[in-house]
Amino acid sequence: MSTQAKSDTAIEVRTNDKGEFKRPDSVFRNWIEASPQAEFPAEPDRYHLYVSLACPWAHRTLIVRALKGLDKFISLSVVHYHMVKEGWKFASSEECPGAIPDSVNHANFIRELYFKVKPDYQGRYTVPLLWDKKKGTIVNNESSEIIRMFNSAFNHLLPEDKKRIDFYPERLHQSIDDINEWVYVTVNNGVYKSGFASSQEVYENHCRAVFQSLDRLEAILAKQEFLVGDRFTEADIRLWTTVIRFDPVYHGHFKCNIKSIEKDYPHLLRWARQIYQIPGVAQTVNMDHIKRHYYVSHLWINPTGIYPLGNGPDLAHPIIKPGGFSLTD
Ligand SMILES: N[C@@H](CCC(=O)N[C@@H](CS)C(=O)NCC(=O)O)C(=O)O
Repeated sequence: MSTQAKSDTAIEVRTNDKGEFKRPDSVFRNWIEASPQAEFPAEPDRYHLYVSLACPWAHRTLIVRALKGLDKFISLSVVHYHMVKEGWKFASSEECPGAIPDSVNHANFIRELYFKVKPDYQGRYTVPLLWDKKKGTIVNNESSEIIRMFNSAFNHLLPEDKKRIDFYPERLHQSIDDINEWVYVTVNNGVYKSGFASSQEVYENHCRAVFQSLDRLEAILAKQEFLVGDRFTEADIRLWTTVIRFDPVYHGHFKCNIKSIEKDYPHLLRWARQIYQIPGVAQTVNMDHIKRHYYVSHLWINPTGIYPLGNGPDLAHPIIKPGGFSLTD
């Protein structure tokens, strides 16, 4: 694998005339439902998930797929970590360890899937992407919705222990939605708004907001085990994929360097380790794809394409769990 990216493969990110990065809304918003009469009914071996192991949004879907035991029902493709000017590309595992080629559509690039479904598609060619093999179309390309479907739509196909895992329990909807909202704006997307800013003032404003929210999250986790009390929920999953990328990538590459998770946020660190150590989660983490993707693909930020050696905190470090915790009530 080449460590030195070629500048002619650089993709450019668009900022507006104020130097601000605006993330476009996802376009495909259909739902898989339990009912056999639904337009997209939950059936075994019908759906295929396209992800990048580098991408924090796609990573959410991989975690829920793993913890709900949906890997048996929903097949997977993993793109090359390097996003080139045509967008995400597929690769063999020899070319890029960890990659899984497109066994469904045999595409070379993710964008081919978008054009197959919508020949006049004008948006970004993003992952995650959930594909219906029966209808030959895209179900959904919005991670926050894909994890909601994975959380409940397939329950009738699952064994009792997996069926009972609920990352979005009804009684906690409001608390989860409230946290998700500010965490998305200031942390999940906040690191991108800092890192992609092309004006000093825009960068500083977003970067400060990132740390205000991390301080707020640290205070929450100083008092309780998870973001919503002692229950591990969707809110934790959504934040976690950003937190584990923070020290190795966002701290340097996106210049979010006022503090680090490892040195300055002991409660976030404890929480991050606890989630990493849930059986099935560690296997969804590929730090090589994560580091290389950002540092090698965003050459307008890092023109040499050199990526750093450090992987951030050791997430496998044993934590003291007074009595442990369960994924279910
Ligand atoms: N709102 C989307 C965002 C997905 C997204 O932006 N994915 C990035 C990778 S981290 C991507 O595929 N970008 C490709 C591009 O913008 O060209 C979600 O949560 O699923």
